[in-house]
Amino acid sequence: MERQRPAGRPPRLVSSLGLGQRCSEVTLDQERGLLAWRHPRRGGENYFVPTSEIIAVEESELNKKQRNTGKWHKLAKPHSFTVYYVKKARNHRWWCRDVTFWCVDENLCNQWTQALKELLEMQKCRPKRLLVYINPYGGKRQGKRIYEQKVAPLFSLASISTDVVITEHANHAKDNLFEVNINKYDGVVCVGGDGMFSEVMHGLIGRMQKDSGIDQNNPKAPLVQCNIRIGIIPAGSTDCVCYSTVGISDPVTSALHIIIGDSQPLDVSSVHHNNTFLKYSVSLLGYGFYGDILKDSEKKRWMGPMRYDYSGFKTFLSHHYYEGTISFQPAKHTLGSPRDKDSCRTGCYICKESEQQLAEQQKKCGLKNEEDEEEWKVIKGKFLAINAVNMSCACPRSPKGLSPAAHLADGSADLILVRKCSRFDFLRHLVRNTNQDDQFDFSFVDVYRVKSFQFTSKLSEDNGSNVADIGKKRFGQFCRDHPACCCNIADSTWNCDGETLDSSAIEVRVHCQLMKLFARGIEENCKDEAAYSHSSIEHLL
Ligand SMILES: Nc1ncnc2c1ncn2[C@@H]1O[C@H](COP(=O)(O)OP(=O)(O)OP(=O)(O)O)[C@@H](O)[C@H]1O
Repeated sequence: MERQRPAGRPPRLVSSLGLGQRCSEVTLDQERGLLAWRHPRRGGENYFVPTSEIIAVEESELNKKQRNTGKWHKLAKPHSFTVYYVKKARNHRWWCRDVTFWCVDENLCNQWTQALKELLEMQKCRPKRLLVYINPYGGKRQGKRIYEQKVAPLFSLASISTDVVITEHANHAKDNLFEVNINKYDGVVCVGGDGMFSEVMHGLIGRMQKDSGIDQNNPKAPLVQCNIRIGIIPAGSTDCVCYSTVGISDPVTSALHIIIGDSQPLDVSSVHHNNTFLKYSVSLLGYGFYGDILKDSEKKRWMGPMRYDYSGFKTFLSHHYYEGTISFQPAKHTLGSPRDKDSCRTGCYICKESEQQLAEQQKKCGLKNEEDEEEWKVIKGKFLAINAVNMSCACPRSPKGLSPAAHLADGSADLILVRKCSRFDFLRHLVRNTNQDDQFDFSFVDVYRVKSFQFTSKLSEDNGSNVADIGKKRFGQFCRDHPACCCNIADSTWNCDGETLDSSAIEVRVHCQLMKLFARGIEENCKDEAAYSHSSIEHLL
């Protein structure tokens, strides 16, 4: 974040200002970008706020009560200003808090507001104009209310102007993004769930490729990075992308990340079939278990968010496995591994290093197109689930996610293969996705970090033949003779970030840091922050 000192301004502003009915020493260290004060009550507790986390500064009116009490009432009319700032609470939740300082000297008051406003002006990463899409039917149909009551007032406080589109049908936002004058905006915000985010992402990435003349149907085309950031205001039944990139699904927290102009690059996987573009994915590509849940739950949309529990239970009981071949290229450029104990956190060095490594590798390979000649591993088998995740896929039910050590921006996906096993063992694996135990520590689970992969089901391998006939011929008799057999003569469906894909044979490639979000990844826990705050303030005062 840019933090240059305004020309001619002192590096430190230290004044004794009124806070409530008492006096507090307030310091603005412009070089370090830190506002600090000591609370006159609460045991003289120190407060500090990085100027990058100040939302707004306003000249303010003191209320009568404040003016008529304490020693200040004897003095001339006091002048005051209010600072709105980010207050970090537990579990990655952010609040907007404010503090009002006052003094009798009008010049001093002006000096403070001017200095703070100039510092805010210099935060060039902050958006000034946003395009907002609201899905009024997402989740519990609260998108519009959430935006109007919780988000719009914060945007207006931060002087952000908005153009708001309330979507009228599916793909409204996506189609609109191909038409609007996108250069007018510093970012696009979607209010809804993962489906709505996916729609906006497809619109933006698609628009970028179209404007640059890139053919999305070519699976090997180097895609153009999308520099317009997307902000997610969670208001859906599943808000996994928001949870995995911010650490919480909370509209106010997300709005504050947008206002202060956070930026988090994100890997995106492109999915193709026979040189035809199908979809992009940023979270989960799941075949077998998660594909079957989605397919079943789509028929029960009337049940609302509960449909996922119902279909999950039903799919678990059906215990279907699918035969197929998966081939993949290991991601050798990244330093991490899916079995690492450390997770991807704000400013992750593995993501930074991996991006550099990948860029160097691509430079070296250059036009030789050596990527194709790189090693491919091939695995044939019977799978209950094949999951490829570009991020941890954490959510409130699975706080560490399907792959806890997956990185947001290292140019790789974690490929998790759950082979045929008993129902009981599969249940043990699923339960470990929700607790602290290692979900990969089973003989029937393999996990690989990959940069591309392909999958063909046993049925679709038999090209040109009638798939249903082959299925019947190959498995029908056996299944009739053995009713307990759970092999499925039909294909499963791919679940691509909550949407079904039309083809089971797919080709997937990870594009490193193809897009950016208004987020900063998940921060280290608050205990560490508190310690940091304390030492910083001691140093400063
Ligand atoms: N006005 C609209 N009417 C109908 N569908 C819409 C509308 N606007 C957006 N959509 C579609 O609704 C889908 C689901 O939206 P969203 O992700 O916001 O809600 P959700 O309840 O979390 O979704 P899901 O039901 O997939 O879990 C998106 O794929 C989006 O394309």
